[in-house]
Amino acid sequence: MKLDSRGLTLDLSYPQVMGILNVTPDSFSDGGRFKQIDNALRHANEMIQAGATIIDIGGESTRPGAADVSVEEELDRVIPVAEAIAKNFEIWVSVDTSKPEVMRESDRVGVHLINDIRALQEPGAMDAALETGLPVCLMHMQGMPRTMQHEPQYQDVVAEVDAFFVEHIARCLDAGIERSKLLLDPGFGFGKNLKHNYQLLAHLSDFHHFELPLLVGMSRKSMIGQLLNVPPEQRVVGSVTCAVIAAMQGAQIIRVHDVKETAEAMRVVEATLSAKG
Ligand SMILES: Nc1nc2[nH]c(SCC(=O)O)nc2c(=O)[nH]1
Repeated sequence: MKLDSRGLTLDLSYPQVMGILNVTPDSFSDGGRFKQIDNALRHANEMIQAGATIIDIGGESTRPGAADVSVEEELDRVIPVAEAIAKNFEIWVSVDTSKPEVMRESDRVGVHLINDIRALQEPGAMDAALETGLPVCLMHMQGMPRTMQHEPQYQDVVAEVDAFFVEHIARCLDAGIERSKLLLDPGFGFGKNLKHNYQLLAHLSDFHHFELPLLVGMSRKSMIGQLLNVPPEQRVVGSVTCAVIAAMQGAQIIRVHDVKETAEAMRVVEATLSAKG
């Protein structure tokens, strides 16, 4: 399996590491220190040297209770950084946004992938994504960031996430987006309690029936913090463990803060999976 964008090809026959670049003042684990372009470029370069093949730029903190970000503010945070990275590095750049304006501007400055935690459900997002022609990651979320962690309920979380993918893949195809441009993500921590998150992780391979790339993001999240009772910056071992469990089940893109550690673990996963024959 592979993914193409702007003349770049991502080989998905082995797990790819997506490095997180938060450009938000309140991002929960970077503390907003990466607001300036120079810091962002330095951090992006560190992650690329450490083995990241995609840099995911996010201008909206999705922590429960985080303030909404205006279109202007998100554009100001994201676009200069995305443009600088796309210009300075031969690397996949994704933008973590739900706003059509940010999608369009991202495309204009050379971004390769739209990563939308709201799966193109915001007004105008589907049209914008279609017009850019960029690959799009559709992530499952129950509710909205502000309220999603208030007692999330499911009859069967795996079945309900699967049904969500069926519904939103169909929406994208109906809108004219080619199926080969879609990626799927179960949205760990987005309207899920601890049990739901680990049911999704344990059954991750069930989603391969769509024959679309699976992107997962568990890095430093509460599904690790609630088990280990440590703050985000002390969740590296838990995060890498989640990455290995996902990649051993064939997840193709792993979205992480700790790129070096994860990239090393993916080498071990790769060696093991290829030894399986
Ligand atoms: N596709 C995708 N995008 C994301 N953006 C965030 S922001 C919250 C955090 O990094 O803790 N999480 C995810 C995720 O899990 N999947």
